Amino acid sequence: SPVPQNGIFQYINDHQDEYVQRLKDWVAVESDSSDPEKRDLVNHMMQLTKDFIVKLGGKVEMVELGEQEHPSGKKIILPPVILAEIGNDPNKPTVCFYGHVDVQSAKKEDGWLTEPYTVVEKDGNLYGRGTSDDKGQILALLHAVEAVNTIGIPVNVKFIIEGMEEVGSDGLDKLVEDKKDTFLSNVDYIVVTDTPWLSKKPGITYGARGNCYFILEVQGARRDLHSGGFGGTVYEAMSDLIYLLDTLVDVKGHILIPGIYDAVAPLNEKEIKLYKELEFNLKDLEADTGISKFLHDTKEELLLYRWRYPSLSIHGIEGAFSGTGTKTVIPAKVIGKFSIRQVPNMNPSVVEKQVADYLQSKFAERKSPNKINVTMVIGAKPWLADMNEPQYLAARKAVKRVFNTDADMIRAGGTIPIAKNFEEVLGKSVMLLGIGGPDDAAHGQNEKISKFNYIEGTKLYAAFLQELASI
Ligand SMILES: NCC(=O)N[C@@H](Cc1c[nH]cn1)C(=O)O
Ligand SMILES: [Zn+2]
Ligand SMILES: [Zn+2]
Repeated sequence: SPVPQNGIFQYINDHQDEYVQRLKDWVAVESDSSDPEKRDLVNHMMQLTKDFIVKLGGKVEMVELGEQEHPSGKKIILPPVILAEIGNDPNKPTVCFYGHVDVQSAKKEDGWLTEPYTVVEKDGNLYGRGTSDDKGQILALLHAVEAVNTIGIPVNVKFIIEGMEEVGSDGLDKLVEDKKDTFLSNVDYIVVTDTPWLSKKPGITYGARGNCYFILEVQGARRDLHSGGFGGTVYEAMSDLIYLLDTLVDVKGHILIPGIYDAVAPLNEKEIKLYKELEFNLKDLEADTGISKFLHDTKEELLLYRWRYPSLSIHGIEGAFSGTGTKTVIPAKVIGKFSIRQVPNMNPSVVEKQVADYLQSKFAERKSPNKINVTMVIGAKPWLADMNEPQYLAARKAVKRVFNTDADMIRAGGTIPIAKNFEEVLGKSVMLLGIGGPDDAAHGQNEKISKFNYIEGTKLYAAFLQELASI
């Protein structure tokens, strides 16, 4: 039913149960984009999202992107991307929101306390895969649009919602390029709804690191071997791989690949001053993660290394024996996975060559007869914006209105693969306005969003739409 402008927050409060139920329905769909076997579920998730936007009165197009070459070599159809709009008044500004409804993988046996795809409400939190990254944030936005629309939408709203973000947004860069003179031609602002805050205080994000993801294959024998029969007589693929992975980064997190820091933008005093003013406590991070000592001792240093220096992480080894028990095998082929988060002004194609050259030279030094193959499967660019653009002002006003505090202006250590493309192709201001909490455990076990963030975050998006109309 129609409500007056100052009643929108009340409208949101009154619909909380419905919002939680919808999050339960969405989380129940195991839309893991990394697994080709789950592709139908990602497609189903796209359909659910479309249906809801249609219910809100939106005009929706599902754009097919063609095929994806999966790192396994398999060819699979990419999920469609949703392009949608609500409102089309040439006298109003147009904001385009971007987010995703695919998720990272999750299994109960990874160490979840509850079933990952069943939302469980406990102690003011909603637990489940995707509650924070990013289904909960997308739903908060859609519910905000629904609430605001009860008195008329104050700005034109567009949406780009995809199902491949967690694996590098395959095909989306081409879509943005293709649509720049049509669907995206009248967009004034781009807002990404997919980030956590730095603390309990709301944060507005003006930068994100890029990511170059590598697959390093080592092929030894034609088949797995008995370690009794062959141990001591063969060059083992697993030993080669562990040796190579160990040449990448030292114990202090310093990347050992020559030239990797060459392009990193120099640090200036202003930046450190900005970081000093942020609300962030190492003790909270220790309590949340169970880590007793970080690589850096002060808040400023930790943020510098999270946001504006590159980092290298080793993620896993495919093909290695990893089950329970004591299998005595020499794996024939193993695949190491690692990625380098990049910062301005690093360039993925330069990083790709630096990594490949370095690994080939280290392997040559080792004189193993095994074969290696290095492939970069994701090359997402870093992004950094001007936080004084008008939409940032609207977001600050919205934060003040909803939370009665000033927003922290923050950067993200993670990656929004498409963020830099939006800026480069459209030449428009990009902002990340997320509502995740600092301890939501995105990508990890027991991911959650607090009910406070979910509901007050809905109000934040509603207030932002109104503030944007008046700047
Ligand atoms: N919520 C943003 C996010 O988690 N993005 C992923 C994107 C990515 C980068 N490389 C592979 N996927 C992230 O890990 O930062
Ligand atoms: Zn995300
Ligand atoms: Zn994610």
